[in-house]
Parts: sequence; structure tokens; C-alpha cells
Amino acid sequence: MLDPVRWKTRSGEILAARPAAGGEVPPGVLRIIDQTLLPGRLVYLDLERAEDIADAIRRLAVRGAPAIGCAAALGLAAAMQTVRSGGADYLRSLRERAARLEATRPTAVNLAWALRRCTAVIGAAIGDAPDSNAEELNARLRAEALDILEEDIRMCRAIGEHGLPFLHAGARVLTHCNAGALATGDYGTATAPLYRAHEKGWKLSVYAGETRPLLQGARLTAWELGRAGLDVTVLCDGAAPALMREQGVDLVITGADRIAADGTVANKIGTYGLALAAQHHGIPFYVAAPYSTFDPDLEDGEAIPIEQRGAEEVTRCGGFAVAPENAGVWNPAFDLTPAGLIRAWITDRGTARNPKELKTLCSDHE
Ligand SMILES: CSC[C@@H](O)[C@@H](O)C(=O)COP(=O)(O)O
Repeated sequence: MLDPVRWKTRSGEILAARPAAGGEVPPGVLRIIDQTLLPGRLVYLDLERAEDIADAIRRLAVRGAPAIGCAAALGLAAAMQTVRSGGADYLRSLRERAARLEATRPTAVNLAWALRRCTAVIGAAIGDAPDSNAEELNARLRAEALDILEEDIRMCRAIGEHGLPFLHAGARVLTHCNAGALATGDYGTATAPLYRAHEKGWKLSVYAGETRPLLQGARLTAWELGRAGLDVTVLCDGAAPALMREQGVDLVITGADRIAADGTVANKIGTYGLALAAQHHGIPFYVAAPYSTFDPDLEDGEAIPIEQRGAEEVTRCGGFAVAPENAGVWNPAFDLTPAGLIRAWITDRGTARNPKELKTLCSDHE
């Protein structure tokens, strides 16, 4: 069984998208919040088979770079419970399931990072003891998956501490998409300093861009921050530059799906536009991410694979047609923000002011 790890807000509510969030979970099951139904309904999904876990990641029932890494690792551990043969057969089954999970979403590097960590650990265990049985290997795999989750929790907390100095009581903060508790194992990345500030009793004004086409900002960020007691205002994506000009914003902070060695950040579509608007208005733009989001092997950010998603995400909204069915659609899930537009990268290992510092902080990526 996957050990339950619980996280509660100050008001005592269980919030994060993590296994066991809804109570006791039977052996070999990954329990997640179905984020596609929020904020209307809080529904948990129990997933057992690698295909179902892959499907949940693909259709964004669980989403956000760190969360899909954790869910894939824990899901892999759950799905492997039914495998009976040990040794090389076990490794073959593991690699086959991991490949299926890794193929679901190409941009967020945390997914590949977590799955490769799991396969490497089992490869090494079998290298040391080729006759290991499935039970022993399952225990090792489960421990590694839980380690990934626990490390993510620690990283969120550390990002919160490193990001806190950029805030002050009364700060007006704009964020995009959902880089919060729902997107990680704990506090979130971009939201971690906001939760920390809130815990200290600082009153913030948080602005959440709605984040078309799937509205992660409006549906998820506004939901989770509101539940935790933060003051949150939702705006249409197109309203962000006017907000900066007319109401004033002290800083913009977003998460990341992958950061290349040159500091380029891939994040939810619309991030680049926010960074350009922030530069125009002299507003600092920060990116918060754990080291597992840094991809030191990718020198040039332009090489980050950008996931293209289905046309219906753009032509339909909430079940209604919002564009003609036959209109052409361009629907990249992410865009690239160059390093020159980023004031600092706030990581679990400290804050980097330029790509060189970032590489020094984060380059021992496993
Ligand atoms: C801490 S999550 C950072 C990013 O993963 C987040 O900002 C984002 O772009 C998520 O995109 P999504 O398509 O919802 O998975």
C-alpha cells in the first residue's frame, strides 16, 4: 500500500493532489483529485492500471510539472503491484509501463525525471541482486516513489522560504496558471512564498490570470488560495497588462514546466506575454521551480519540446462552442520565456539571478 501522506492548510483542510488525500487507499491504488472537475466538484479517482494513470495525466486530471512527476512515480509503483515475476522480467515490465507514462506529456521534465529515477533504482537493485523477487522490488520501488513525493514536499517548503524576501505585507502579486498545491506534492512553487507570507499574517492581493484555454488559474489557483484564506482576484488573461498599468502590480511570479541551461522557461501558454508586459511596466518577473524542473542537458531553450493539444480545448468551453467547429486552431500548451525577461529563478536551493548561477545551483540533476 502507498503510505498516506497528508497535508493540511491552516484551516485543517486536505488540499493537495496526492495519494491518499481522500482517506485510506487500498493496496496498489493511486488516489488523486480529478482536477478537471474543480472548482465545481471535489472528486477523487482511484487508479490502478498504468493505462488509467497515463490517461489521467494526459487529460489533466492530475497536472502541473511536479505533480505529474510524483503521480507517475507513485502510479508506477501502484501499477507494478500486480507483477509476479522478479529479476529481468520485472525490469522489462517496469520499463514498458514507465515508457507509457512518460509519453503522456512531453514538456514538463519532472515526469521523465521521476520515472527515470524509478527505473534507475530498480535497475541498480537487480544489478546487485539479479534474483530479487517481485515483492522485494515492489518495496524498493514504492520507497523510491515516496521519496520523490517527500522530496517534492521539502522542495516546495524551501522555495517558500527563498521566495519570501521578494514579498511584503500588502504586496500585489500576479500569477498565471496553477503552480500551487494542486500542481505539486505540497505548497506549490509560485504559490509557496504566498502561502508562507499568509502564514506570517501578511495580507497579500493575489491576481490569478484565468489561463485559457483550460482555466487552471480561474478554476484551480483561485479555488485553492481562496480555501486557504488568501485574497484572490481572477482576471481574463487579456486584462493583465491593463492591471499592471491601471491598478499596479508589485511582482509577477509563475512556475515552470522545464528550464533549459540558458535560463529559458517553458511554462503555461501566456507566460511569455506576461513577462513582456511586466518588462514594459518595470515590474519584476520571477519563476519559482524545484531543481527537478531544471534540464541541464538542454543548452538552448528553443529545443524544449512544446506540447500541442487538441483543437476542442479552444473551440469549446464548459461544453459550449466558443468558436466555429471548422475554424483552424493553434493550441500550444506552453510558451518559452527567455532569460532576459526573468529577474530571478527561485529554486529550492536558493535564488539565481542569472542562468550561470542557476546552472551552479541546480546542475546535479539526476
Ligand atoms: C508547479 S507547476 C508549474 C507548471 O507546471 C504550471 O505553471 C503549468 O504550466 C501547468 O500546466 P498544465 O498543462 O496545467 O499541466
